[in-house]
Order: sequence, then C-alpha cells, then structure tokens
Amino acid sequence: MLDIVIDRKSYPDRGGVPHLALAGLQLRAAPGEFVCVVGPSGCGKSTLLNVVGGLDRDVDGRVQLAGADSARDIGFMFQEPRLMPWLTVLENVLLVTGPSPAAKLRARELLAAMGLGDVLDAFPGRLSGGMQRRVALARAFVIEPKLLLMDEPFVSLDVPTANRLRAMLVEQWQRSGATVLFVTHDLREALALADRVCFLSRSPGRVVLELPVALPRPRLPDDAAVQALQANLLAQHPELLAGLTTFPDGTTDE
Ligand SMILES: Nc1ncnc2c1ncn2[C@@H]1O[C@H](COP(=O)(O)OP(=O)(O)OP(=O)(O)O)[C@@H](O)[C@H]1O
Repeated sequence: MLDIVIDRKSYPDRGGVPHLALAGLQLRAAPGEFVCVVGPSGCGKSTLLNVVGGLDRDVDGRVQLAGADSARDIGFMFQEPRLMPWLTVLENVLLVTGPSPAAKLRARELLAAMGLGDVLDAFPGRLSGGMQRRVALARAFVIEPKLLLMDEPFVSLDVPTANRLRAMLVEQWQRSGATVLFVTHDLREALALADRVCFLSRSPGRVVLELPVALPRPRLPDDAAVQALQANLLAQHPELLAGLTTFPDGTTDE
C-alpha cells in the first residue's frame, strides 16, 4: 500500500512569501494499482511525484510504501527521456542496475520486448524520440520497481507513437505488478491508462475527486468508451475542464 499525506508543501519565494504548492493532500494506492493524477498546469503534480520519490524532503507530511526497502524500489520516468548521450542503449538501461549477468539478461529481454533488440549498441542521438522514450521505459522497469513514478512521459509525441508506448507501459506494468503513479494533464490519456483517476485542485493542489475506471483493457484515448466516460465526467463536473487537455485535437481551454 502506498499512503501519501501531505499537510503542506511550500517553496520559498523571492518576495519573502512562501508559495504553497500542495496542502491537505491525501492519496492512497493499492499494491499493483495504476493511479493517474490529473490537474491543470501548476497545481503541483510534479511536486507531488518529487515528494513521493524522495527527491524533495522539505515537506510537512509523510509517504509510506509498504514492503519497500529503499529508494531502489522506486522507478522514475520523466517528460524528457534523460538518457546519457555517451552511453549505448544497453548501457543506459544498466546504469540503474549495475552490470551483473542477471541485470544484463533482464535489460536485453526488456529492450527486445520494446522492439529495441537491434539497437542495443546504438547511442541515443541516433534514435527517434519515440525510441528514446522506450529506452527510458525499459530503464524504469529494469529494477523491478515496487512503485513507478511517471511525469507526463509521453507528452509531445505523435499519436501513434504515444499509443504504442502506452500499450508497452500497460503490458510491462501488468507483468511487473508495480504500483504506478502517472501524472498527466491529458484527461483521455488518464482514462485510457488508469484503474483510478485522482483529480487535483488548482494550486495549492489536493485531491478533489477520485474516479475508478472499470473499462476493459486494452484501451486507447480515442476509444468511444473512453470518450463517453470523459463526456459523462465533464457533464457532471464541468469545473474539471479548466486547464485539462480534453479535446481530440489536443487543444485546451487555456
Ligand atoms: N523549485 C521551485 N521553486 C519555487 N516554486 C516552484 C518550484 N517548483 C515548482 N514551483 C511552483 O509550485 C507550483 C507547482 O509546480 P509543479 O511543477 O509541481 O506543477 P505541475 O502541476 O507539475 O505543473 P505542469 O503541469 O505545468 O508541469 C507552481 O506554481 C510552480 O511555479
């Protein structure tokens, strides 16, 4: 069980007044649950992931991940793939495990499952943006994380590439049994991926609505069932529209 309680998370401000980014936020996730966190720009989504991942400890609150021994049980994937340009694809993945034979075997299997078996020795600069994200996805799963934190990892990809990556993510997540906390401002992406969607309020962020998503998988953001769920949700909670990407052409109301 992942149990997050953030009473207050503020940043120092140049004018001397602290900026309150998160306040009164409570969020729980069951083992193996896929939770998407949705909210408008600036509501504190990245801040939340940084706190949960232990990258930011300057916070009033607590994060408990039952059964986790250390930060090594937590995998990350960010908006940028963050690959080391001087390391090969395989070396980038092994960076987080060390070069043991077992790790090498697992890295090769993961990269092959992601269609990268032919480019193990290539450098990231030779790969497309979508391929680089696949390397980052393999690197996130290679440690066999108990918790995977994902910060808009498929943003600014074309639709087929993003959908392929989402399918790979779901496949690896189902195999791994990891709990996933996935941040996005794209509501249809959240509805396509999640077991449960948590909506954050505008700054300071806290969870204002939780929605279980019972649609069968595989799902795509353009599926009629996903679009119908989105339309239904927005009809009931029009305030959620503000600041989210909700339209098929990717526009927002901002
Ligand atoms: N290091 C920092 N110092 C000061 N303020 C910060 C810092 N990082 C974030 N903030 C502020 O805290 C608030 C939350 O930021 P955060 O990046 O967590 O939001 P977000 O929901 O992830 O936004 P986006 O969707 O645009 O990525 C914003 O108002 C931001 O300006």
